[in-house]
Amino acid sequence: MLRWLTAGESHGPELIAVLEGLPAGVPISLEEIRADLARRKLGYGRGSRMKFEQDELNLSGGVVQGVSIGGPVAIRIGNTEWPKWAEVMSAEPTELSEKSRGRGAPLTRPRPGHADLTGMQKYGFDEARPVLERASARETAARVALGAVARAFLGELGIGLVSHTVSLGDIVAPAGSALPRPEDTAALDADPLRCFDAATSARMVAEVDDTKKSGDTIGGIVEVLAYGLPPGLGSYVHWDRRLDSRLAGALMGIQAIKGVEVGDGFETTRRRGSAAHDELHVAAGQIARETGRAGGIEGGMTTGQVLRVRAGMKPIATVPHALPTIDVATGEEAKAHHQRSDVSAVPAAGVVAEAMVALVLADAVTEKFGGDSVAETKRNLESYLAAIPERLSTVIES
Ligand SMILES: Cc1cc2nc3c(=O)[nH]c(=O)nc-3n(C[C@H](O)[C@H](O)[C@H](O)COP(=O)(O)O)c2cc1C
Ligand SMILES: C=C(O[C@@H]1CC(C(=O)O)=C[C@@H](OP(=O)(O)O)[C@H]1O)C(=O)O
Repeated sequence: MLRWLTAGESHGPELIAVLEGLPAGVPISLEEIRADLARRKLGYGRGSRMKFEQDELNLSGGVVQGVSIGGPVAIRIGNTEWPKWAEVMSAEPTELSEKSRGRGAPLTRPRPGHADLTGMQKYGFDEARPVLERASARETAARVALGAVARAFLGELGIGLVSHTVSLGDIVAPAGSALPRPEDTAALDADPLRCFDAATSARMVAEVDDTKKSGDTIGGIVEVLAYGLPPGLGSYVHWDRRLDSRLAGALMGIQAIKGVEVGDGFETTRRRGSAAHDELHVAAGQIARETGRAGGIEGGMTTGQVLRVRAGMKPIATVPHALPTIDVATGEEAKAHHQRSDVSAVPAAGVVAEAMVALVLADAVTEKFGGDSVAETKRNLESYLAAIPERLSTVIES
């Protein structure tokens, strides 16, 4: 079993992440974690903070000489903005000096669509600062760092992941487009929208420009694919052991994600059964399928096909052309507070979704195959696959 936790605020000193249950012997490269953190900052439409935020990475537990040793992996990511916020966000009671008073002014005009108002009600605050500090998706940097570690573990077992943007607003990559593979990641990261179809990407860039010009924000859909998964991760025997349920929970747990689809998802509901499933054939003496409509999951378990899940992100709540709200200090109608924000963070959401899928898959792998060292996990995986009788053996799509 893998467990993970994150802590820290958007303008606090640092984010903290802990991953417990990772077997020993996984090669962990700080450079690779840094590269993933840099990928999360990418994307046309992100706000000014992504230009100067440094994501200062420290690995302070669980890894020695580039290899995991079986203990909890502890990660710290420094927030570049901290010096400016040190008084306002101080853990100790601190009198605000003149220079911090503006920054520390109470935020009493909650943004519709963000956690501001309900957070104030729930936690007993009379302004939104303590709410937005933790609700902010700054926290996703910590998850991406954990996801990089999970991906290194999966990589040792021949499992690879990739994510891409499939739509922005109503601009959608053509149906039936080629699916990217893990080795396409660098090319995807070089695209302003992390979209695999160049013509669609160009239209998305224009859409971001138009949205920005009109003082608005925009959402979209990202897709994560995983290759090389053995059949049988997850289970049908209980709702909370289903892999689709665990993936959906992890993806819905990303800030601003409002919908998740597995495989063809809602499109499947519009088909007849004869055109909705992935028929079984024999190819080269093994059971194979010609379609991947189910997204590589049946009965809450991986089938050995490519795993394909999608997450839909709503438009950013901090709309520059600020939305009507109430000033909770006066009870008067007002405009929501706005300093700066992303116009769209859909490409970044893809990188975060990839990290969450990596963590869920790594957890499912440790659950099924165990192992205190990655060599042991690998042996257990190989002996499981070898024990599947030939007449039941399926192709693993890697
Ligand atoms: C990568 C990423 C970046 C985000 N950037 C912003 C932003 O700049 N401004 C904003 O208002 N919301 C942003 N959000 C969304 C908010 O964090 C989210 O709407 C808020 O926490 C409320 O949660 P909910 O939308 O799930 O209800 C971002 C989300 C993600 C995943
Ligand atoms: C800091 C990040 O994203 C932030 C997520 C976010 C929100 O409300 O979710 C609001 C913005 O924060 P700020 O107002 O400080 O610029 C984003 O920049 C990040 O992704 O690293």
